[in-house]
Amino acid sequence: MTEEADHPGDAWPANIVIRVRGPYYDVLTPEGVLRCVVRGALKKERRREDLVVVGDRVVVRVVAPGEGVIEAVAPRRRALVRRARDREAAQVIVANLDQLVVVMAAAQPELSLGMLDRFLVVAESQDLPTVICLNKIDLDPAGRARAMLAPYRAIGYPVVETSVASGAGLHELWQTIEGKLSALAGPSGVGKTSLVKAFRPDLELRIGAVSEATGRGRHTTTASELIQLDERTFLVDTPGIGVLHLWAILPEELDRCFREFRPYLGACPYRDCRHLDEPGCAVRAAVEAGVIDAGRYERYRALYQDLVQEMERYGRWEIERLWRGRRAR
Ligand SMILES: Nc1nc2c(ncn2[C@@H]2O[C@H](COP(=O)(O)OP(=O)(O)OP(=O)(O)O)[C@@H](O)[C@H]2O)c(=O)[nH]1
Ligand SMILES: [Zn+2]
Repeated sequence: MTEEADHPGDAWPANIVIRVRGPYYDVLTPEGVLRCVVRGALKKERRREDLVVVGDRVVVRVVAPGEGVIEAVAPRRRALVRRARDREAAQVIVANLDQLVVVMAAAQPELSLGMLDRFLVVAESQDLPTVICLNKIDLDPAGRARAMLAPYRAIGYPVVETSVASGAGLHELWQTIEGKLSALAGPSGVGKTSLVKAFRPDLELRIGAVSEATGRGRHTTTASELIQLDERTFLVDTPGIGVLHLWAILPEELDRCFREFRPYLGACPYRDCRHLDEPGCAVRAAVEAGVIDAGRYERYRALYQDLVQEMERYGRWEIERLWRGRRAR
């Protein structure tokens, strides 16, 4: 996430880009949806990929019934940004995202904390507030999965337990997302589509719809559509958000992405401590003292090795170049 500007508050345009289809942008305005193109001069100011994305707040001029021109794009309060390694530069996936909702199932499929941690790492790397939704609790009467999430609650991740089957927790989940633009992520089969349908039974759902907006190679999928739940509440599907190599996270950035490590990061004797086998490591001491969850720490180690392998495969220079590209924007 990048904070490009403070929330403009009342000055924030009400019009929001809800769909991107080739050169056309569907903009939700108080008067309805307008199919818009982008003013020519704007195209010169921005890179094509980042010109306008879903979630952008825009100023439009109506040119014909149902048709408009996007005249200006409000500064992005936050943007989910991908710096995929096979791309020229970082890419904005969705603008003005408020939070990530990671959906995991209590069973069918089995709760995988390794998978959950990958989603959380991506979210933390972008400073994106995150809520964990544990769905299908009807399949877990003994509360085994719920207990597995105790360490996550302890480090401040809100956990909402839901069952689309019984209706349990749906009201609480609604309160978490109401009035916000949330990205919905999670492994296949956990019930993401079912949750959306629970809130909007009338919707013809095409969650997972993505566009090859830039048409350049693999992994070019930006979000193409917001799902509108009510006037102020939107969801967006962000495909591949749990796939770490799409985000070009450096191994030495990983410790910050485990939020419970942060209080200890300055306290290791080695300034570049990776918290693996270095003597006197403050993070490991906290694990041994039972303050940091041992399972989370083990998964940190495994993910660290994954990132090192990634870096060897792609080369550090390449990743750093992506960073520079991003700063240059
Ligand atoms: N028992 C139970 N089954 C559920 C619940 N929520 C969803 N399901 C079922 O789980 C299966 C998968 O649900 P989907 O909503 O398609 O899951 P998804 O996360 O959208 O999956 P992808 O589209 O592959 O990403 C379906 O058969 C649902 O009926 C629940 O709370 N309890
Ligand atoms: Zn350390």
